[in-house]
Amino acid sequence: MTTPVKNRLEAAKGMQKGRITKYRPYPPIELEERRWPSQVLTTAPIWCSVDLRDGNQALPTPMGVAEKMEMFKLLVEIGFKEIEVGFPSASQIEFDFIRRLIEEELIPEDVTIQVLTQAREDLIRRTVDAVKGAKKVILHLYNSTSPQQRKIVFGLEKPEIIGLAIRATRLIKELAPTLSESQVIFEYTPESFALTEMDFALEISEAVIDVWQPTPENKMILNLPKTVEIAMPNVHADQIEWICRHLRNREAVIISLHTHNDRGTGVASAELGLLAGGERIEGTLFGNGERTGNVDLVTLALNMYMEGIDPGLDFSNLDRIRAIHEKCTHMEVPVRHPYAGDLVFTAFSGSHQDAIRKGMAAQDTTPGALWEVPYLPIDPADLGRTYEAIIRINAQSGKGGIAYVLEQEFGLQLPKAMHAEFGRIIQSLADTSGAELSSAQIFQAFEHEYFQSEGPYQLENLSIEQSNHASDTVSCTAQIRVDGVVRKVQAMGNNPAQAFVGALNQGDLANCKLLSYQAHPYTQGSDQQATAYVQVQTAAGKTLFGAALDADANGAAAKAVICALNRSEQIHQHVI
Ligand SMILES: CC(=O)SCCNC(=O)CCNC(=O)[C@H](O)C(C)(C)COP(=O)(O)OP(=O)(O)OC[C@H]1O[C@@H](n2cnc3c(N)ncnc32)[C@H](O)[C@@H]1OP(=O)(O)O
Ligand SMILES: CC(C)C(=O)C(=O)O
Repeated sequence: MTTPVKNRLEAAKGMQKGRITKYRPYPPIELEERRWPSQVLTTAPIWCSVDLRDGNQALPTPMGVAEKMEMFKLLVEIGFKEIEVGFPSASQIEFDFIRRLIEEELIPEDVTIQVLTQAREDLIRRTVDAVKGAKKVILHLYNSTSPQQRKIVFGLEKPEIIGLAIRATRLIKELAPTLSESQVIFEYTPESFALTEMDFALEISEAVIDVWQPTPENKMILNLPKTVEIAMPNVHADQIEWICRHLRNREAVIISLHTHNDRGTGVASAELGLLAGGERIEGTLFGNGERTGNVDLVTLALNMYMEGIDPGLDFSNLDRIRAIHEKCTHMEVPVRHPYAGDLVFTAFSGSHQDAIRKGMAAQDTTPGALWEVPYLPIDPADLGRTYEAIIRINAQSGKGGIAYVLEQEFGLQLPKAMHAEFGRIIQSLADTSGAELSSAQIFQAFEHEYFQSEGPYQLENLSIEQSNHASDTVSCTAQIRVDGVVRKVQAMGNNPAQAFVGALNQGDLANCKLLSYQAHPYTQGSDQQATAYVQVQTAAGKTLFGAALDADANGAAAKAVICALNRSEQIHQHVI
């Protein structure tokens, strides 16, 4: 670190307080009756991925040729038709990669590659050399135009900066015909546009346009970047609308946006910029790029999709896209990153889980039916993400979410009234562990509490048959062991559970009341079984559930009653 920089950093002592003089607000753009606030997006813009250039130049270890190749293929698969493949004059890797793309004919017919160059003769010539043989190419020229950069970086006045841009454009225009096999499109970026005075940004852009002479049939691209994000998204929209309103020959120019994310509003700036007249967007997957990154094209495209606009980009397998991105860039997508983060389709809290569970159950599954699940603005399945991870359990979770996990992952359909009882058991487990509980842990807790419950009651033998007298009645004969003594009991009932409870009561073994009974088939691998749930009121007035698994519904019903009785004998302060 140089001494002046070091001294300055050492002198800096935290944030200024009170009247802030170190920074100033961005002056508002004078724009009468701005129109963008009442515009509505109805179509997707032209997308241009700059992952292989702006994204790549920001990586601690830039991608090698193999990684760039893998990323290029991914971008093509997703559906990008314009891809900035590099900065050919920057390094041999950049140059070689572009040559391989062209020489090995790896660029699909409908994809246009784009290359970036500074306004310097040697770099422009090298850039043109790099793309010889490409069928369609965007030659992208940039120079910074902001007062700060004019003064600090170039030490040049406005006319000299315009001269720099004009000379470079002339050179590109002169060299373009040497790309005889290529359709050449020209792009000019007044870099740091958002920090440039609007009248100067207009002046230099028009000077470049005058040299290139685009037509409505043969447009050039004017890219207006928010190179560094210094103001709110509405200011950016004003800037874009201002330029669109004032630009001569507007119909011969495609207005492109290129927002960065320094204030965390790169996506918002791009969205408002589109309302204001932007027609094309440059950005990267998951917002990789300089400092806080470029605008995230995944978010931008899926935001549109969520509002019913086909983005023309396919993120149906977002996990795979993310994995390739992470492999090539060595960057991680944070767990809360929109659409792609590990946790973005997961609810831990009780009320969210409850609403999601109900929403999922009520969701119309007809293809194309309106998506209406609370707390899930988009169907995770559209992005190839599974439902399994939607509800995860910790101490903030509720009974609905717990029941959802048991049903979705283990096929157990607990009666609604039972959710609260088992919910309390899990709540207490989560409180004790202080951590998230896996679905396997929840299932184990259920098995332990119900299927494996032990106590004084044991079923030795059971026979339940349809009654000869009435079709809706069953007759139950059972042998029960209570505290080591075996008793044979018998009774009739409307269902197996009721007949079994009747038999126990007649034998004076329980004196309980059956409040509810429910059963469903239960499949484990190739094994077909049945699960039953009963709610019982004991002689002592306790109300509680029992559940059991058995080869058939009759056995499951009787065992569920036994389970409830055994549980009533245990001390379950948190349950009963
Ligand atoms: C906002 C953006 O993302 S812009 C894209 C930025 N990307 C990159 O820079 C990645 C690739 N860059 C590189 O590999 C190198 O910087 C190169 C090959 C382009 C140039 O390398 P070098 O000439 O060795 O060094 P360097 O970048 O420091 O050059 C700075 C010089 O270029 C000038 N310069 C900077 N940008 C431009 C421009 N767009 N047009 C013309 N000149 C420029 C500076 O004023 C400075 O001039 P000076 O030497 O007279 O002071
Ligand atoms: C070169 C330009 C487009 C750029 O990367 C920026 O302004 O951020």
